[in-house]
Amino acid sequence: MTESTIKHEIAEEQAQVSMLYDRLDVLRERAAADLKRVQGEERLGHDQGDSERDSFSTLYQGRHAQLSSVERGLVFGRVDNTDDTKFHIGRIGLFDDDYEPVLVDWRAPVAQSFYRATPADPMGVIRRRHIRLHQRTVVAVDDDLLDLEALSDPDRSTLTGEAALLASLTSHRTGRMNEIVATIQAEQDVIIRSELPGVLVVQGGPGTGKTVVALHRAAYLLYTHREQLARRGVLVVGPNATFLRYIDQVLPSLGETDVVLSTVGELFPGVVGSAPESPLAARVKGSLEMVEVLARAVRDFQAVPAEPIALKVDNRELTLTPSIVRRARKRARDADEPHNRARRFFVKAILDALTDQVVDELGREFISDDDIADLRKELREDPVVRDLLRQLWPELTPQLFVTILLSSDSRLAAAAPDLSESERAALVRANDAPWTASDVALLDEAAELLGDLDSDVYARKQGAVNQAVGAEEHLDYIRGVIELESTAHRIVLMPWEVEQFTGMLAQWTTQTDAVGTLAERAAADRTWQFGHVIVDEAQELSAMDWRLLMRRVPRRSMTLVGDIAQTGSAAGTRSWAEVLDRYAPRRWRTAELSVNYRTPAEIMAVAADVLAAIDPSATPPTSVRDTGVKPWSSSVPAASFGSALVAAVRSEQAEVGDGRLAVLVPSSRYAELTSLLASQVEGVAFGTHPGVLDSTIAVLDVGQAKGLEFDSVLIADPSAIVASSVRGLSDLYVAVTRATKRLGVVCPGPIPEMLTQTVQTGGMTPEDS
Ligand SMILES: Nc1ncnc2c1ncn2[C@@H]1O[C@H](COP(=O)(O)OP(=O)(O)OP(=O)(O)O)[C@@H](O)[C@H]1O
Repeated sequence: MTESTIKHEIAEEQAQVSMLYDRLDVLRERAAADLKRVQGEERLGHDQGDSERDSFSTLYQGRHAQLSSVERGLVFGRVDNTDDTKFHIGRIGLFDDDYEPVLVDWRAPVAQSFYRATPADPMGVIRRRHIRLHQRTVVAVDDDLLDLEALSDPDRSTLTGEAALLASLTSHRTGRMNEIVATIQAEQDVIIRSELPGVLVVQGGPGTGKTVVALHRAAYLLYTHREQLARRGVLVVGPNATFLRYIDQVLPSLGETDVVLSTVGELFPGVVGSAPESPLAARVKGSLEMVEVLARAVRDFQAVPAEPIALKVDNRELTLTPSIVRRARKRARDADEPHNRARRFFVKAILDALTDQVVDELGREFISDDDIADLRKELREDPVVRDLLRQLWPELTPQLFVTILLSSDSRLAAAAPDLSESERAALVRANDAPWTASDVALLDEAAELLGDLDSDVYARKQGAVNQAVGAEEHLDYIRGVIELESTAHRIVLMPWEVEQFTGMLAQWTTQTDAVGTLAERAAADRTWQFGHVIVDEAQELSAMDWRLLMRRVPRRSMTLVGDIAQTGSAAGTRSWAEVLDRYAPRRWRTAELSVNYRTPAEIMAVAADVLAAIDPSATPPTSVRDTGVKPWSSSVPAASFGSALVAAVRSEQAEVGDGRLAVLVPSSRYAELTSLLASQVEGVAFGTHPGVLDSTIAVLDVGQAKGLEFDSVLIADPSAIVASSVRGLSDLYVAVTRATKRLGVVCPGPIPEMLTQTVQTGGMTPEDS
């Protein structure tokens, strides 16, 4: 393309882009004015008027926020079709005042050809144009020619290649994941737009875009199935808090906010399970054997005394024999309800037996039914009886139950006879120990076995009464809104607002006592059932984690993304079929991503050797680019390892300039190496520190680096990384594949065999060589 043609094309696109931004400004001003107007209206002091005002305020606020979130890169492409039609594609859809579309939303069905058309199957597209903007100015246009025959001669000279994708891949990392709407690739688009029902497993090697595709899928599903999903929400589960911070801008930048982001350790309301624990404890707690262990432990709380218990109630001598208690326990267990809910049958049977004793003592013929009822009440309220009932069949919260179980050798021995001594020993801990991620699935299982406390049931009943009253008020409210609509004085809805408005009305009618956003309500409710669940790094979930997660999505509408070769957790998943044949038989499908967009070919060659050591039959993904920069490694005597590492960090920092550097260290040497680097190098942040993504140098163990990426990665002591965990080779594979540009390895002693494709620099860093 000649320079003058480029100028001409850019000028043409600029005119279109400016028109679209002008339109955006107009709509934004309108939304702001509408918002101001409703907020300025006086509160009417009655429910109907005020809730109407509030819901319009929410509508305009949402609209304004959405219009503001799309400022960056509003429009990014153009499609020219063989039938002479063309359209621009952007982050949202825009219409002119005559409701003619001027910009097509990337999620709309018609936009599919922008992502999927290929020269082999052009889908009626002649040319796909990528438009690159700096703020509101067009800086480049890159064209893909898809149907050469259909393109008229003068247009041929205006074509360019895949510069948009490469420009995006080679830019400096910012510490946060970016959306990729402008450059979604065909194999990714098929996954993003896959149908909603059933379980979709996306298997793909490192850097193939699993995370970013999963997030775009969430945005696509919310756009396409808004009615269905807006009410129940979408849950995205990620491996750790740092990772959630890394991705948390992607969905808002796509205009979506009704998504709950959570680690597995946060899936039980009120608990944050993030304390470290041994791989053995994680493996034991994560195995399905715990289902039986917990069930047995609950039954062990339903006690029968060895000897008769003498009670003195109101100066009367009563006796609770083991057989009375055993019968009461059988009665309660036969009710087949969770422990706390079954307790009332136990209590009733014991009170019946004690009442009978008193009645027999007084002489049955002298006592009326009313007297018997009073007697029962007295017994029920007597502190001695209450205390005894508490001991024999205590009310238990999941937290209390798990705490008692894990801090008691004897309870564990009774409940888990099939575990070995060392496995049981790995579980025991102090009763004030902080929660770990694998405790959370135990708490959830316990909640199922225990059921609600009486106080929870009472609160729920109360809530239902309030809701019924509210529902009536809201029916009135909707009638009012519809009346207002028909007089058309105050409410003007644009076509694209209708769906949002309908969804909102539905929410108002069903959640009359709603407090907080959907995300807040869903996160606070253990029994919340999500419309769709996305799990990233899904290979890390244990069998018990899967059990918990499946309770949150009974419809089994899920997207699971992961890579079995990267499984680091001792309790992690080894096979998708093993998990899904159990929970979603015949309702799951797989898709594969095969191209690595992160790691250049030079680094991927090293990773391929590590992968071969894990699984000789596995195929590594193909890198989409090379950089000409070879990964390097240096072997130094153990005594000078610290100083060599510090020197390497400094030299890599100089190489990446404004970019991000990660130093990945073995978890067994984490404390030692973090304190060394903190004292010797400026600007480092560590592990779980919230600022770690914003620092220029992050020092992490491999678990903490899961899912993240950096311009340069320095691996410290790879042999210790391999030795630190049962899945040590997988950890090394994860470590090697975090880099977008440069990889260096510093070894105390010889360089491990599978890293010999690196350029060995002796005791020196590349700077010295
Ligand atoms: N179509 C695309 N256009 C631009 N960038 C892309 C595209 N697909 C993926 N990327 C980029 O490639 C990098 C890797 O993507 P992502 O983190 O989603 O991969 P992943 O498969 O989850 O990796 P891992 O399993 O190693 O954590 C990210 O920087 C992402 O933005």
